[in-house]
Amino acid sequence: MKIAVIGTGYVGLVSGVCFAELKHEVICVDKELSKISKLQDGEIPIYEPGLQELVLRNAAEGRLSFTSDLAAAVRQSELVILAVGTPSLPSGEANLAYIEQAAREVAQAMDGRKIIMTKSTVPVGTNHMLKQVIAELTDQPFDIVSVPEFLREGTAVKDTFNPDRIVIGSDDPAAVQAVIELHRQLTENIIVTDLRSAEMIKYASNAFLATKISFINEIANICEKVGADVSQVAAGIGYDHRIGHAFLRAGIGYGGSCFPKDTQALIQIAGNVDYEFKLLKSVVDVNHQQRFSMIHKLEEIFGDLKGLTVAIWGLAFKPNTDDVRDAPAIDIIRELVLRGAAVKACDPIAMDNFRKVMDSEAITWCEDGLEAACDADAICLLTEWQEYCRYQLKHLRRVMKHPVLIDGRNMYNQEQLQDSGFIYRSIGRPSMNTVAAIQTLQPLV
Ligand SMILES: NC(=O)c1ccc[n+]([C@@H]2O[C@H](COP(=O)([O-])OP(=O)(O)OC[C@H]3O[C@@H](n4cnc5c(N)ncnc54)[C@H](O)[C@@H]3O)[C@@H](O)[C@H]2O)c1
Ligand SMILES: O=c1ccn([C@@H]2O[C@H](COP(=O)(O)OP(=O)(O)O[C@H]3O[C@H](CO)[C@@H](O)[C@H](O)[C@H]3O)[C@@H](O)[C@H]2O)c(=O)[nH]1
Repeated sequence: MKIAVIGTGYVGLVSGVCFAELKHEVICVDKELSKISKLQDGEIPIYEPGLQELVLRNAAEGRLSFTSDLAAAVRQSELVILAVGTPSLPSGEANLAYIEQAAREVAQAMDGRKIIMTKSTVPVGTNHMLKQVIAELTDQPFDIVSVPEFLREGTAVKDTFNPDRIVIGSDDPAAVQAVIELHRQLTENIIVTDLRSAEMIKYASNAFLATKISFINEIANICEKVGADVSQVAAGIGYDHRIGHAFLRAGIGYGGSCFPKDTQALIQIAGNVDYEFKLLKSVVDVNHQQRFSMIHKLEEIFGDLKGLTVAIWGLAFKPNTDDVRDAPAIDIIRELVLRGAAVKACDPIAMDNFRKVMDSEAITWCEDGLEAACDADAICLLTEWQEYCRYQLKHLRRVMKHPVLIDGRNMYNQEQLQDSGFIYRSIGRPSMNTVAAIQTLQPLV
């Protein structure tokens, strides 16, 4: 099949590569010329393990190409995938300007029957709205199919080639059949629904996963007060197959380009039909507060944070990505700077992106965790990059002003802490938290 993919973000690029790998002829389109020229030179504008190799191979074998000419790409394709961004508006609602504009451009370019497949995450009713927008601009026949995307950043290639399920929402049986054929090699678990249900499945999935995270974070906060250990609790409840182990890692809450925006959007979708989604509102609120638990833990040790130097380990919203969209690090660093602390920040790959979002004289950018820790009063571990777990605390202690580690991702274990002399706090694991007030710290050797 000949396929045009509009938008070369995570979703567009990875699904384009996937269909090329399945021997279809794919042309990826973006309006950002710099992205297209990078891709034409074999450079990948995002960090995603395994992606570059696949792009290079499929491009070399002639099944994958890149262009900024949307009209030409649409004309030569039978299927057009919409994978442009749907970011949040200040109200929390999804901004549909990009997808509407892309749909208009597709309509104006159409020269024959097309299947238009929406992969962007869009509020319920959007595909019906796009249908009207397109129908007003062209007499050519077309079908709209909603195929929401469930990939995770950092494991996007693996997720795309091994999906748990494919959801296909459409009112048109012929288009459904064509899209089933397209995905058949990936999984047999294909669920066909109407358009609105497919749109809702995507939001409900993300909202449910976000709820699991806020739930376990609240359990963690209670564990700290009652002396239980949240990692043992998560393991214990996870063995119940109705609950499962996934998404029960307590920490500083969820971030990224999806959960924060999609939970807000679902609250708005409900609000627009006069339904107050109380549970999801609490999930969002708990998640916001959880980020600041790092600040409270520092305050419990130091009191006032003014004049402290805090090393920040990790800026990306999770490991194996350079994406910093709505990363907890943004709120935490802003709060530290506001309270008069100096920050020494590092991340293996996300530092350049982070500097575009936030720069300040109070932040020193460091090569690695060791450089950030030098002369710092405390380390805050915000992203669970494996390399942050490999430091010998005994050695680290010697370069720091005070040996304090606030582990926002529960990476360190008892063995690593043994005899380290560190004041250690984690999330919901009181038995691991070695507690001391700063006045009791001994001068370092
Ligand atoms: N990032 C993820 O992990 C993920 C996973 C599942 C679903 N989604 C959803 O998929 C959608 C895309 O997200 P993303 O993170 O892949 O995208 P992104 O925001 O990183 O990139 C979107 C791209 O679309 C391009 N674009 C916008 N309008 C265009 C137009 N008219 N013509 C050509 N190109 C245009 C932009 O220049 C940009 O490069 C969103 O709705 C998102 O919620 C994202
Ligand atoms: O037990 C957990 C699991 C995750 N997180 C955090 O949750 C956020 C999201 O993580 P993850 O879901 O792995 O990353 P995303 O790439 O944002 O993927 C989510 O959002 C995508 C966009 O909609 C969906 O396609 C995916 O299915 C969905 O998992 C990150 O900040 C994680 O640190 C936790 O705090 N605890």
